[in-house]
Amino acid sequence: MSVLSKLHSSLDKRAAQFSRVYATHRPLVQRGLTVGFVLYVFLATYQGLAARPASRKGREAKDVSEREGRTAHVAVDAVFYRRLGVILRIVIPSIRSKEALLLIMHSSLLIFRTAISLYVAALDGKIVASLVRGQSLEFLLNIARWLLVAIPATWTNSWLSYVQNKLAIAYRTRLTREVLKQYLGEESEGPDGKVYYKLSNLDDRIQNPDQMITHDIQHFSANLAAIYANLAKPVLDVILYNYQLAQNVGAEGLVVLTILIQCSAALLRAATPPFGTYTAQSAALAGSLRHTHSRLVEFAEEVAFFGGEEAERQIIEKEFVALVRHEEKVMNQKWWYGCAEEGIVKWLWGSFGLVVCAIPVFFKLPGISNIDLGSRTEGFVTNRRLLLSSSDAMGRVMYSYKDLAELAGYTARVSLLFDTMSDVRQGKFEKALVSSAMQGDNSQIMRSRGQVLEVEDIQFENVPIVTPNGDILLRSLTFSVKSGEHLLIVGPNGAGKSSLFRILGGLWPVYGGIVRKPPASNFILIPQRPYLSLGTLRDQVIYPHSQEQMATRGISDAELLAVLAVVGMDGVVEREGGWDVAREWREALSGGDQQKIAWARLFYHKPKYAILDEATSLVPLDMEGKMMEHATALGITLLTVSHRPSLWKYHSTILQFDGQGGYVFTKLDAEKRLLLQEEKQEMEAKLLEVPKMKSRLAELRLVADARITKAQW
Ligand SMILES: Nc1ncnc2c1ncn2[C@@H]1O[C@H](COP(=O)(O)OP(=O)(O)OP(=O)(O)O)[C@@H](O)[C@H]1O
Repeated sequence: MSVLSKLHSSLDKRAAQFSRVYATHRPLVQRGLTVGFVLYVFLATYQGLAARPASRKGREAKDVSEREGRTAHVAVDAVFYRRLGVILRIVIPSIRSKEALLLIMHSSLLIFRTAISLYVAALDGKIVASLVRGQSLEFLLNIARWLLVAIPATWTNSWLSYVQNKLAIAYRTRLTREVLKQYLGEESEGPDGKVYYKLSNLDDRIQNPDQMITHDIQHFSANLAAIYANLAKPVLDVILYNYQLAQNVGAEGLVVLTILIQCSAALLRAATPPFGTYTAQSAALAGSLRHTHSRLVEFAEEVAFFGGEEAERQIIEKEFVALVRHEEKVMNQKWWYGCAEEGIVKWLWGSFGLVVCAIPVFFKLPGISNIDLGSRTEGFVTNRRLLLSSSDAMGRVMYSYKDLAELAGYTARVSLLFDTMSDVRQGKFEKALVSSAMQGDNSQIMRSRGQVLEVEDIQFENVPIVTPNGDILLRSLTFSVKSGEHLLIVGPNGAGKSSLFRILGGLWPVYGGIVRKPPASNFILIPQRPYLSLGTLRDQVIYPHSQEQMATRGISDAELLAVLAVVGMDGVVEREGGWDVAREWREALSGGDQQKIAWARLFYHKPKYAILDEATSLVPLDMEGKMMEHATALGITLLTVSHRPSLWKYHSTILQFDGQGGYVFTKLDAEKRLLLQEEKQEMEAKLLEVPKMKSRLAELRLVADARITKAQW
C-alpha cells in the first residue's frame, strides 16, 4: 500500500469519525447556531441603526444648513436619534395615549400577519405535494384551507394600512398642535409669544415656516408611521422565517447564507448615497419655490402695473431649475442604487436561497426524512416560499435604512423648527448683522437687555432703538405719554418711527433702558395697509374677536352698523350682501375703504391706546377729522405717525426724529407750528419764484438797453 493511499484511508476514517460525532451532537449544534443567528440579527439591526460618523453625509448636509442658515447635519447618527427622541415624546406623550394604543395594535397585526405567512408557506408546500402525489381529496382540503386563511390574511393587510395611516394622522395632529401652540403663542405668554413674527423678522434660520408646518410635518409623520412597519416587521420576519428554515434545511446552510448576505449588504450600504440629506434639501428647495410663487400671487397687482413678468419669470425659473437639478441628481443616484440593490437583493440572494433550498434534496440531513418525491417537493416549495419571504424581509431591512435616512431628513427639518421656536421664545436670535453691530459700543448694546415693566402709562427711559440686524437707529430715547396726551411722531423715512411701535408691541427686544407700558392688549395698530382677515364682513370689524366674543360684550349687528356709520361705511353691509358674506376683502374694498374698516375696528374695541401709522393717508380730509374726533371722544390716546399737517391739531406732544440718530420730544403747539409751516411754505414758494424773476429781470434789462441804444442813434 502506497503512502498516499494510507493517508487517504486515514483521512476517510477521521472524516467518518467526525461525521459520527457531529451527527450525535447535531441537535445541540443546531440550537447553538439558531440562538447565535437570532442574536446576530438583533446585533446587525442595532448596528445598522446605531449612530455612525457623518463624514460624507455631514459634508453634503451643509448645503441644507446654508439655505436654512444653520450648521446642522443630516445623517442617521446620534444627533438624529436625539432629535427623534424629543419629537417622539411629543407624538407619543404617554403609554396610555391613543398613539401608543395604535402602535400596540399595529405590532399585534404585524405579528399576526407573519404567523399567517408561515402557515401559508407550509400550506403551499402541502398543496404541491398533494398534487404530485395525486391525492385529490387532500388537494381539495388544502385549497379549502387556503381560501379560509385568505379571510384573516386580507383583513389583516387592510387593517395594517388603515392603522398605519391612522398613526400618521395622529402623529401629524399632535405635532401640528404643538407647533401651532408655540408658533401662535397666546398673548398672555407676554414676551414669549408672537413667535410667528419673530421667526421671520428677527431670525434667519427658517426661510419658509409655512412649508415646514404643512408639508414637512406631514411627510415626517407618514415616514415615522411607516418606519415602524418597515423596520420592526422585517426584523421579526427574518428571525421567524429563518428559524423555520433552519428547522427544514439545517442551520449550517443558513449560517453560510447569512454570512454571504451580510457581506453583500455591507457593501451595498457603504455605497448608499446620503438620501436623508437629499430629502432635507428637496424640502428646502420646494419651500423656496412655493414662497416665490406665493409672493407673486400676493403682489400680482404691483407686478402687473410694473410689467415685471419677465423679472418674476426669471426668479421663479431660477428656483425651479435649482429644484429640478437637485431632483435629477437624486434620481440618477436612485437609478444606479436601485440597479445595485435589485441585483444583489433579488438575484444574488435569490440564487443563494435556491442553493440552500436544494440542500435537503441533495444531502441526507439527520432527523429529516425526505424520501418520496411528494415530500421532497413539499419541502422545496415550503422552503422556497420561506426563503423568498425571508429575503424579501432582509431586503426591507436594507430598504429601511434608506427610509430611515429619509426620516432623518424630515426629522432635521421638524426639529430645526422646534429648536428655532424654542430659541426665539427665549430671546435667542440668529441673524446676519450689519458690520457696525459687531464693533465696540454697538456690540455692547446688542449684548445687553433692558427692562420692560407693565404700568398704566407709556414711558421710555434711555431706550436704544435697534433693528433686528443690529442697526442702531437711536442710541437712547426718553419720552412719555400719559392717558389723553396724544403724541405725534414725525421724521424722515427709515428714522425708526414704526420701529418704536414694534418695541411698544413687544415684537422687538428691548436692548437697554426701561420701557414702561401697558400690556399689548391695550394697543390697537392701524397701519397704512390694514390687515383684513379671511372671513365675513363682521369678522373684519370685530377682528380678532369672534362672533361669540362680540355677543359676550353685548354688541349687536345694529350697533356694529352704527360704528360703520361713523366712518361712512354703513352702506357696505348692504352692498356686499350682509354681515355674513365671506370674501377676500383686500380685493373687494378700495385702499381708503380698508383704512375706514380698520378705524371702525378701533371704535369697536375702544382700546386705551391707538397706534396710527399713516392710518389716514388714503381717506379724505373731512373724514380724517371726523375719525380723529370720534377716537378722542371715546377716550382713546393716539400715537400718530403722519406727514399730514392736518393731523397736528389733535396732538399735544411731538416726538421728532432727525434721521441721524437724534430726536426732540416736546409739547406741540399746533397753531404756532401751523403758522410757522405756512410761513415756511410761503417763503419756499417765493424762493421758487426767484429764478423766474431773475430771468425776467435780465430780459427787461436787455429790452431797456436796446431802447437806449436806438434813441442814441
Ligand atoms: N424686520 C426688520 N429687520 C431688519 N431691519 C428692519 C426690519 N424692520 C425695519 N427695519 C429697518 O429699520 C429701519 C427703520 O424702519 P422703520 O419702519 O421704523 O422706519 P420709519 O421711520 O417708520 O420709516 P417710514 O416713514 O418709511 O415708514 C429701516 O432702515 C428698516 O430697514
